[in-house]
Amino acid sequence: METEKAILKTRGLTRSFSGFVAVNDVNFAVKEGSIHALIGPNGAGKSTLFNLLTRFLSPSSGQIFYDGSEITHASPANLARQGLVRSFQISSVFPHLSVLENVRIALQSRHGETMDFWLSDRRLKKYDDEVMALLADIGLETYAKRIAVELPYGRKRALELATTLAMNPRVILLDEPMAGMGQEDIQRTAALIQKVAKGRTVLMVEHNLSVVADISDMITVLRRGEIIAEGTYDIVSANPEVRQAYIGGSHD
Ligand SMILES: Nc1ncnc2c1ncn2[C@@H]1O[C@H](COP(=O)(O)OP(=O)(O)OP(=O)(O)O)[C@@H](O)[C@H]1O
Repeated sequence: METEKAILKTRGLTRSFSGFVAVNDVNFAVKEGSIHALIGPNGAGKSTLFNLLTRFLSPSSGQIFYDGSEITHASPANLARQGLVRSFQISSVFPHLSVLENVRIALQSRHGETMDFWLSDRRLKKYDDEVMALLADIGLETYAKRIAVELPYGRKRALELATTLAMNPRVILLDEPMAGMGQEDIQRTAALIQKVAKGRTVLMVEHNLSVVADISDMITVLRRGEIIAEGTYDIVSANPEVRQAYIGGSHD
C-alpha cells in the first residue's frame, strides 16, 4: 500500500428494503493505493453495499466520504468525473463498434466531446495514439479493429476495463470481475487488475477466493449486512466466524 489515507469511507451506512436490513451500520474504509476485496456468502449485502458506494442506491441512513468529502448524495456521473469509477456499469461498451472506437468514445467523454463523435473523423484521430497506448497496456492492441461483440468473453471484460481506464479513475470499483470466466481468463484478469491498480485504488466484490487471496491487500467480510472480519487473507481466513459463515452459508 502506498499510503495510509482512506480514499473511500463509510460511517454508519445502512440500507433497508421494506424493513429488511440488507446493509447494517457499516463503517469501513478503503486505503488509497490498495486492492480491497469485499467478500461474504450469498445475500451478505455485498452488492447492496457496492451499489451504495457507487451511488446506484441511496442509503437509508449513514454517510459516505470520498477523498475527504461527503458524497452520500452525489450522482454516479458526478462521482465518475471525480475519479470514482464503477467498471462494467458506467463505462458501457457499444457492441457494434470496434475496440478502438469504444475506447476512443470513453476518452472523448472524459474530454466532454461525447455527442459529436461522428462529425469529424479527422479530429477523432488525435485520440488514437492515446487509445492504442491504453490498449497496449491492457493487452488488447491486436484486437483494436475487432468489433466488440465478436470478442471472446475475457477480452470483452478487458475492453470494459479499458473504457474505465480511459476515464482516468483514481478509484476503480469492480463488480465480480471474474464472473463467468474460465481459468485462463481468470489468471489474465487478475494480473490485469494488479497492473491497473498501480497508482490507483481498486475495490472489488469477488466470489473467487483464490483470486482474492492472491491479489488483495485488504479484505472485508460481510455477513447478514454486517462486517464480521477485516484484514489480510491470512487473518480473515483464520477467523472462526468467517469459516462458519462460509461453511454455513451458500457461497458459490
Ligand atoms: N432491491 C431489493 N429489494 C429487496 N431486497 C433486496 C434488494 N436488494 C437486495 N435485497 C436483499 O438484501 C440482501 C443482500 O443482498 P445482496 O444482493 O446485497 O447480497 P450479496 O452479498 O451481493 O449476495 P450475492 O453474493 O448472492 O450477490 C438479500 O437478502 C437480498 O434479498
